Amino acid sequence: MSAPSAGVSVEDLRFAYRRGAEEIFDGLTYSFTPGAVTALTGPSGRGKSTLLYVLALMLTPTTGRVRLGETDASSLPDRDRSGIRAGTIGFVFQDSELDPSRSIVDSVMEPGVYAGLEKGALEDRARSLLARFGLEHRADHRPGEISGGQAQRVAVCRALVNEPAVILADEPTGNLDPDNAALVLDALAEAAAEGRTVIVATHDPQVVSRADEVVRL
Ligand SMILES: Nc1ncnc2c1ncn2[C@@H]1O[C@H](COP(=O)(O)OP(=O)(O)OP(=O)(O)O)[C@@H](O)[C@H]1O
Repeated sequence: MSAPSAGVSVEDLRFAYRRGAEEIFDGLTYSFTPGAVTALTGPSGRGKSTLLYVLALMLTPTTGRVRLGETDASSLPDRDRSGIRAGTIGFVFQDSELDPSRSIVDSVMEPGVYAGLEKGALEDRARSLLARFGLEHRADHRPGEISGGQAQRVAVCRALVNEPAVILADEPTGNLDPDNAALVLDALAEAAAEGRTVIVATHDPQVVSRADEVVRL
C-alpha cells in the first residue's frame, strides 16, 4: 500500500479542451495540503471536474505543471503517468462509472489488482469497506442492480481500497441522503487524518463547511 506523499501542487496552470477554446484556470498556482480535506467549489462550468482530471494526470495541462511530491508529473510519458495514477491516486467519478459486467466487490478491488496487491487481503479490505458503507449485502451484485446512491458509495470504496496518498473526489455526496453523505465525509476526513491529500469538487454546503481548506474557482 502507498504511504502518504508530500502532496500535490499546480503551478501557472492553464488548460483548454481544444486548440483555440477558452482557457480554464488562468494560471492557477496552489499547493494542496497533505493531511487536509480541500473543497474545490465555485459556479458550474468553472473547471472543478477538469482540475481533478488534470491532478489525476488524465488530462495534460496546456501550460504549467502538476507536481506530485517532488515529481513534475505533467511532463512524464503516458505510461509513467498511468503508473503514478495506479499507485498514488484514488479517484471518485461524479457518475460512479462502474463496469456493468463486474460484481460490486470486483469493482472495488480493481484498483488494487492494477497496483499488484495480494488478492486475499485485497478482497478482505474491499468487503470491509463495503460493510462500512452499509453495502456488504450488495457485494456480489452487479452495478445495474444497485441504486445511484449505493453506486456512489461503491465508487468511494474503490477510491479508498489502495489506501492511496491522494484522493480526488468529484461531487461524492451528490446522490446521497444526509446520513450517507456524513459517512462519506467521515471516511474522507479519516483519510486526511492519516496524512493523505484529499481534494473534493463540490457544490454541497455540508462538504464545504467540513473541509479544512476551500479553493474557489
Ligand atoms: N470533454 C469536454 N470537452 C470540451 N469542453 C469541456 C469538456 N468537459 C468540460 N468542458 C467545458 O470545460 C469547462 C469546465 O467544465 P467542468 O466540468 O470542469 O466544470 P465544473 O466546475 O466541474 O462544472 P459543474 O459544477 O457543472 O460540474 C466548461 O465550460 C465545460 O463546458
